[in-house]
Amino acid sequence: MPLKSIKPTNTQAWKKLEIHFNNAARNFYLKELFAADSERYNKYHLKIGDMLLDYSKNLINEETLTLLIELANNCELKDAVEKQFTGDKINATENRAVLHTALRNRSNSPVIVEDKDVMPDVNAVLSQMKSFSEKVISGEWKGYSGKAIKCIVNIGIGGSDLGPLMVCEALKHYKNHLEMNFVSNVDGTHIAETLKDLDPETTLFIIASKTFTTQETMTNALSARDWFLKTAKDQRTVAKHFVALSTNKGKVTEFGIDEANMFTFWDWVGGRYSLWSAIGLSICLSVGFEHFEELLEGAHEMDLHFRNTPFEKNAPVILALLGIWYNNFWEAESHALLPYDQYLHRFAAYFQQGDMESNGKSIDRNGEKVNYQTGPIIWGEPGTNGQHAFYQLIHQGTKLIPADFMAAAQPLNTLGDHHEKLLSNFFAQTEALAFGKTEEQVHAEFMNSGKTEDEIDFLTPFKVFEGNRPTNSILYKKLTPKTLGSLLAMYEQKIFVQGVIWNIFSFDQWGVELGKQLANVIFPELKSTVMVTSHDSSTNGLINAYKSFR
Ligand SMILES: O=P(O)(O)OC[C@H]1O[C@](O)(CO)[C@@H](O)[C@@H]1O
Repeated sequence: MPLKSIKPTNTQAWKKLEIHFNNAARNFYLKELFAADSERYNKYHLKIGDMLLDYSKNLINEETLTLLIELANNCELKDAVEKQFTGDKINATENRAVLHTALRNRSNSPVIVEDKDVMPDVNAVLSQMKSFSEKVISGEWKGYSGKAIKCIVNIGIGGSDLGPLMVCEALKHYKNHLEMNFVSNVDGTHIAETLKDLDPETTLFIIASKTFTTQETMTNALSARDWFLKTAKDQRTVAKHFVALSTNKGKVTEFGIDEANMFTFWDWVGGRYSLWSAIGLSICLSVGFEHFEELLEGAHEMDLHFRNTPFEKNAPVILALLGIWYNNFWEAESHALLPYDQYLHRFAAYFQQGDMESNGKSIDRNGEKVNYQTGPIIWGEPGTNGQHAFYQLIHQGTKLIPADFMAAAQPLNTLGDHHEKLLSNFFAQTEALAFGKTEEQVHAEFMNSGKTEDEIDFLTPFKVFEGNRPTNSILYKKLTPKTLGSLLAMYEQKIFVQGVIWNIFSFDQWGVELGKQLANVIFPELKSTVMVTSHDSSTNGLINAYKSFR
């Protein structure tokens, strides 16, 4: 049974939330909420394994949370969660199940899709990944000239790039000697710059594409093969230097990749949820299969927490409901992801696809245009870099920007007092955002400054911080593969919950099609010298200007 269509704005809970917002919450002041309740932190934080989520610095009280949970119930979230885990075809516009959870189902309990348990196939590909990555890492796998592989180039885009790239960066501390490269952009610069210093004899290409038809990936794969064959000459050597991660066996063999070197996955794995599948091969190569397994383990633990924990104590549900609170009632337009962990420097970029490709939709599950806001704009950079770039706007701008701060308690690189300095910023920022600085505090700071009263009066308004900016803090013990797996699964499931409540389909991505279609029309036009007249005046003008510049 597909997911039911329930218009969230028609639910009792939504109406109550509107009243609660207008009558009470819009005047919530974090300073007062904390002053009124010394137990606020104790009430509003959760521990899941080695991870702590503090959501006390949000513009909520008990009534808000009760109503948000009522909203989840009104939207039949529990039923949707079960449907996700048990292989219902919840991706209705593509008639597919959504089972990235099966890829990390370490309990190995059967997961049935169309009367078939998918776990034996999942496990078979995992052992293929284990055996291949071990051979490459140990040097047993040789290139065509008998040398061991030194460099890996993952060619893919979107989910076939962002996930493995983000995880390889996040787990750099655990990496081995293999040099990892990721090529995604069809801009020739990307592959040209990557191949510049590589040796074809010791380079292994991973062509990662669920469909094996994506223009960017196929173009880069062909250029990589040409570059390789320029040295290797013999077509048969391709088998030792090119492997494919895909669901499309026909296209893989057509490209010239040996079926034995293909790592398969299935249509029930969405591109942006695929790092847990064969798409994770570059992760196995970079950090070893055991660490990849730990990543799966962490994600599985979060899946169990998500599936089995009451909503009041359920981290992905809480994060999702808070997001809905700001998006739909406070009219926040964006959400910032701010890791105080340099290893997570691609985290926000990864969840830009994860969140915005999933929930950037305006047609509901009934095929009707929504009249409420859906997915927010996701953005972010690692702290403390962001502090010296865009935090000014978060602190004193006119927009409400809910933000998630994340950090490790134990650093992976112990270097002087770097970590204490980093974490002092992590703690200070959410404190500053929540509680701000009053006029009185500013005045007190001017005491004995030597400034005149006029100067002080002039400067004061610029130095006041209103505060009341909501944040979540996620503090984990240490960035291990397992913790990373849990963190990623927590955000994935948050996105799922929001999609259920917004009554949209989170697992298709029709919005990326039109641009692709039009590019296919324009591509041949760029090859001819004839001026174009078939588009609107702007597009014609731009294409013709391009031709005249050439
Ligand atoms: O793995 P493929 O099929 O090359 O697709 C790459 C990406 O393209 C999209 O289909 C659209 O951007 C993504 O969902 C996907 O991750």
